[in-house]
Amino acid sequence: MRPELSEYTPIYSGKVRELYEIDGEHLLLVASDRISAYDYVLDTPIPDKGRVLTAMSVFFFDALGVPNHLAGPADDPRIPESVLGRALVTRRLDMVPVECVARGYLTGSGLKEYRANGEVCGVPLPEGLVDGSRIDPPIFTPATKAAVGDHDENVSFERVAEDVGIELATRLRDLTLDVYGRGADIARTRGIILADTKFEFGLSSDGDLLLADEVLTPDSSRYWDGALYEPGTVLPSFDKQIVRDWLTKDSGWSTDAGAPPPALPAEVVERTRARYIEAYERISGLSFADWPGGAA
Ligand SMILES: CCOC(=O)Cn1cc(-c2ncnc(N)c2C#N)cn1
Repeated sequence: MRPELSEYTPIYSGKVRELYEIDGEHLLLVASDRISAYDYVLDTPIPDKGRVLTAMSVFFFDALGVPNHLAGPADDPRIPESVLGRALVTRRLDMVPVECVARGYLTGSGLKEYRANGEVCGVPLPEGLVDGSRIDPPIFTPATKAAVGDHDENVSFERVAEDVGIELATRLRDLTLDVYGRGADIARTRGIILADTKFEFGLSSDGDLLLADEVLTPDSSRYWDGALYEPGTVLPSFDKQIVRDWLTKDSGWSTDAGAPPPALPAEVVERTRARYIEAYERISGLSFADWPGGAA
């Protein structure tokens, strides 16, 4: 008999995920079906998004073999039925307050910084780069975690070293670049570009540095369709472009409307759900039908 979610104490709620305390040593990390676009959490959920992204994290935790915070399998008996498949039991860690970002392609806030001063987080880049240019080798571009609703602030490696010490900062950078590189290689062989990603790490009571949070999901990374890649062309998001295009081209809403986006039509919801499942099945080589939980 599985416990009810109400038996656990909620300790953190993000835009699309929640964290609960199971006991002194263990947490329950829950991914919702909520989707955000243009800094809004949309009213319409994407069925199974939470389960697909949870399955992606588990795939990468297993494939990358990096010491991490997982404390049980996807069907761990401590996981309530209501969130089975979109929740994971994790070890409670002392989280390192750094958003550990790796970039293998120049876009987003990195591109904005580059255009202003030719570097990202203090890392100089070659001249002449454009939106979507490859950054090879990938760079570590950390950020400080913003309050819910704000954007993280990009900071230099030196600032991270001031905050957490040079030894831990160096370990964070090396681990971030190593894990991103290997994850991006796995995805690339399946035709999907992981342009950039954000990791979070925590320290166990034994002082081990463990990979935590979600890993290489479309919510923590930019996923692009490798078949469409050309430097200099703005690449659509593999998972969110269907929603973005409907909102900005078909719904009558606009980002400067000053009002929240409208509800999504069923066809957009279903196509988006299918894109998440496609990304998971292509990258993992596994069938999402085999993943726990879902419609009874
Ligand atoms: C709602 C999802 O959580 C976050 O967004 C960031 N966050 C992670 C923790 C955390 N804290 C202790 N131990 C852990 N294993 C974790 C993890 N993961 C807290 N906030």
